[in-house]
This record gives sequence, structure tokens and C-alpha cells, in this order.
Amino acid sequence: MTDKATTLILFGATGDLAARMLLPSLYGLHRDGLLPPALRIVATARSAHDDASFRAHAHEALKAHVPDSFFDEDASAAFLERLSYVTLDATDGAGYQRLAEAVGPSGETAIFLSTAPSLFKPTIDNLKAVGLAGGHVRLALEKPLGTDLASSQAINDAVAAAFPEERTFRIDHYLGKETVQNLLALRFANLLFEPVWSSNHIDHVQITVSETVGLEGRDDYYEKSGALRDMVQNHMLQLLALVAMEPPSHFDATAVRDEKVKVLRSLRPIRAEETVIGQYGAGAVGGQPVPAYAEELGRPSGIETFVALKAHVDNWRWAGVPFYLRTGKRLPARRTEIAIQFRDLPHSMFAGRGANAAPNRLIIAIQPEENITLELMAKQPGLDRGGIRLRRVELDIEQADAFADVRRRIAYERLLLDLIEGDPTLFVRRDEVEAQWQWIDGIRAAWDQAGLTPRGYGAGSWGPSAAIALIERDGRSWND
Ligand SMILES: NC(=O)C1=CN([C@@H]2O[C@H](COP(=O)(O)OP(=O)(O)OC[C@H]3O[C@@H](n4cnc5c(N)ncnc54)[C@H](OP(=O)(O)O)[C@@H]3O)[C@@H](O)[C@H]2O)C=CC1
Ligand SMILES: O=C1O[C@H](COP(=O)(O)O)[C@@H](O)[C@H](O)[C@H]1O
Repeated sequence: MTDKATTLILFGATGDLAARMLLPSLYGLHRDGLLPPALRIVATARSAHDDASFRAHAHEALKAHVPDSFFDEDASAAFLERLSYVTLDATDGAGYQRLAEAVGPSGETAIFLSTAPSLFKPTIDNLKAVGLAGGHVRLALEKPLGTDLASSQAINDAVAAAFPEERTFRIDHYLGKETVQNLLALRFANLLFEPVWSSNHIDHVQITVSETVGLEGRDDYYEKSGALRDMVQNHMLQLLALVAMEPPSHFDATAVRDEKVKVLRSLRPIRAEETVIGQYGAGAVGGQPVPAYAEELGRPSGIETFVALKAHVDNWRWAGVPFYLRTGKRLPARRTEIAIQFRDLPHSMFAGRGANAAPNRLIIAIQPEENITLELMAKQPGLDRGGIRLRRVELDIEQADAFADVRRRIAYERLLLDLIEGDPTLFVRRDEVEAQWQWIDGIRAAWDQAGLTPRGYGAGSWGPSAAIALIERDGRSWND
């Protein structure tokens, strides 16, 4: 851990991410007294603003995106006092001297690049030229960090030329989500789970990230990305790594990331037939008719908006345990969850007495609800002559009830605070991101070789029927 930052420079400060997530998160941290009192935020983009007009813009963003119950004009006014603005084209060295002057003789500085990755290299070169790199500066980068291993390495090389790895903070906003961190607590703050956390007791794992939204106007980005690169390469592989990793010796950046990268490097190269891809057609989501992807885009497309796959972690702990991953847009519900399915009982003493015991299941719901549920078998109350009746009961760790007084935070609050305080534990290290890309590149190469193209699915369905067949031919089913 390094010293707390005294200045945060926010590139892309006029963009969508800044308005919806970053400024509201910084406001939330300010309101809760978590920002260093002296922290100044220097915002920058090409749009012409002075400090006053940018503060007015930020004020509008807060009013639009901070929940009413948490928005407070006094706190907002005090927060806006921290902001200043420098107009600058990231590709043009001319503006950077003004940026350096606005920052002044700073102590620790944190820089957040909320801009397109094509701007990363020129930005970094220009920052370096005016002394805004080096030992007192740390750099956070938004996704996408490349579109394949080679482009990711090029970004990482450009970053490494000015910022050492321990000062590079690659964002995966899923790592800022409360229940994702709670997964670490569940696994490593309890004795109960570790002895059964392996192929000896676990039959399979499912990770689902289903979205109801469609293209959302991100045409250029999504057409170059698709579901595999947009969601599996980063968020879903991080979730998989947290489920599958060995217990780290400490909750610190090196120990946690060392364990995650071992999992990512143990992923077995996948065959095309272990994957299903789809693209949504017209349909209805939440009772509302929605157009097909190609119609939203305005032209035909070969990109996948859905992917389901069966992955394997080739190590001793997980031998023979499939990890089924599925994500897609325009599915029936917004739901992110991890389901750990335990094995059948080796022998049920109740079987001959008319009762069936279903295998235990642990459901880690990340959103929209945040809770962890352990499904157990219990006796159904009553006098069952000559037998016993069993029923499935749920042991709930209801985050919402147990911590009703704790505000649910935007994932970026955790990440921005860690950036400002210099703790990289919840950020993605270079070797992780490159291991992720290497595996994803292998899948795309397998698709190309097999000539795989997306199957159609109706918006509002759970994807192509082949995705159901993918798991059902193994005698299992998706947890819908
Ligand atoms: N929005 C989201 O929910 C998410 C976004 N991301 C990623 O975060 C990054 C930012 O996304 P988002 O905010 O949506 O994008 P926007 O297009 O809304 O904003 C881009 C920002 O970059 C600025 N910018 C563009 N070109 C230049 C330039 N040459 N010099 C200086 N500033 C420039 C823009 O301001 P101006 O035009 O005034 O220069 C604007 O502030 C992207 O890489 C995106 O993929 C990742 C996850 C989610
Ligand atoms: O990174 C991305 O994530 C969002 C989903 O994030 P969530 O926090 O709402 O689950 C996804 O919609 C987007 O396509 C992707 O780029």
C-alpha cells in the first residue's frame, strides 16, 4: 500500500461512465467522509468547460444518477468544490502542460482513464512528458483492455513504459461488487466450505450473467466485441477464478492475484462443440416488444449476443468438474449468480422409505438481489407412518436484512477508494488479463475453424435451445 492520493485526475470526465458511475461514486465516498479531506479532483476531456461549467455539469449528473434518498444539496456543493476542469485533447501534447499546472506540485496522484483504449498510449506518452508518471503517480484503466492477446499486450507494454505494474490498476468493475467480495469471505472466513470445495463433493458449477438490455447504442464497441469478449473474457473469468482458486495466504494484492492467475492458466483450451453462440431476434422482454439485434444495429451482423460454454479447470482440485458459463443480452431477467451444485449422497438411508434427498446447492446471487443461499434437505413436519418425508429448505444469508442499515454501494465506490488509497488487491494484474485473453483467443480460433455462427434466439428467451442441450446432454440443467 502506498500513501493516499492528494489529486485524482479523471480523463473522460464528460462521458457516460463518469456521469452514471464515477462522479456519483466519488460523491458517495465524499458524503460518507471516506475521501481524504484534501483530495482534489481534476477533470478533463475535449469539451470546452471552465471549473464553474463543469461543476454545473457534474451537479446535473449527480441529480440524475444519485438516488434521491442519498442526494443532499449541501454535501453535493461541498463535493463540487473539490472539482476543477482542464480542456484537453488527449492526443495533443499541447494541453498537458496546463494539466500539470492545474495539478501543481502534488504528492501522490491517481489517474483514471475513462476513455477509449485507443487513447491510452498517446495519453500515457503525454503524461510522461510532463512528469505526470513515475513514482508518485498511479494509473487506473477502464476496459476493454484490448480485443485479443496481442492488442492487450500492446496496451500493457505502453502502460509499462511509464507505470510499474504495482502502480497499474486495471478495472474489472465486478470485483467491486459487494457479493463478489463476499464470496471471498464465504470461502475463506468459514471452516465449513473448504473441506467440501472440490471435485470430491462438487458436481459442477454454473455462472450466469443474464441481461435484459440490448445494444444500448454501443454499436461500434459491441460489433468489435460480442458477448465472449465483452463479458466472459473479464467479469465471468474473474468470478470463475474466485470460485476455483486455492486459499490465498493473505488478503493482499500479491497473494490473491497469484492464486487467481494459477486458475486462469489451468483453463483447458475449449472445443467449438463445448460452446453455443446466439444472436437475439425480435421478441419481448418484461412484456415490452423489442427489436432484433440487427434491427437495432441497422444492418446484418455476425456478432454473438449470447454465449454458453462448458469450461474445465485442469488441476487436482477441479478434475472432472465442469464450469458452465452463460451470458447474453435480451434474456428474460437481469440476474448474475453462481450456483455450486454438490454431488448426490453416496447412499441415502431414506430411499427405501419413500423419501428422496436432492443434492445440496449453494447459490451466490450477485445481482439484482445480493444474497447467498444454501439449499439443504430437512424433514417435513408430520407423522409419516412407516417413512419420512424430506423437503428442500433454504438457509439464507440475506444481505439486505442482516445489513439493512448499510447503504448498497456502486461497485466503483470500492474501486475508486482503493485506487485513491493505493490498494491494488481488487484490480486485475497483467498476467491475469493476458491469461484471460489467451484462453478467449483459443475459443475464437476454434469458432473460426469450425465456421461457427450465432444461432437465433427470441429476445426474452434463455438463448438458443442448443444452450439448454449443452448442459442437458450431461444430465444437468441450468438453474433458471
Ligand atoms: N459507459 C459504461 O457503462 C462503460 C464504459 N466502459 C468504458 O469506459 C470508457 C469510457 O466510456 P464512456 O464514458 O461510456 O464513453 P463516452 O464516449 O461517453 O465518453 C468518452 C469520454 O472521453 C472523452 N474523449 C473522447 N475523445 C477524447 C480525446 N481525444 N481527448 C480527450 N478526451 C476525449 C469524451 O469527452 P469529449 O468528447 O468532451 O472529449 C468523454 O468524456 C470506454 O472505454 C468504455 O468502453 C466500460 C464499462 C462500462
Ligand atoms: O462491462 C460490461 O458490463 C455491463 C454489465 O454490468 P453490470 O454491472 O450491469 O452487470 C454490460 O452491460 C456491458 O455490456 C459490459 O461492457
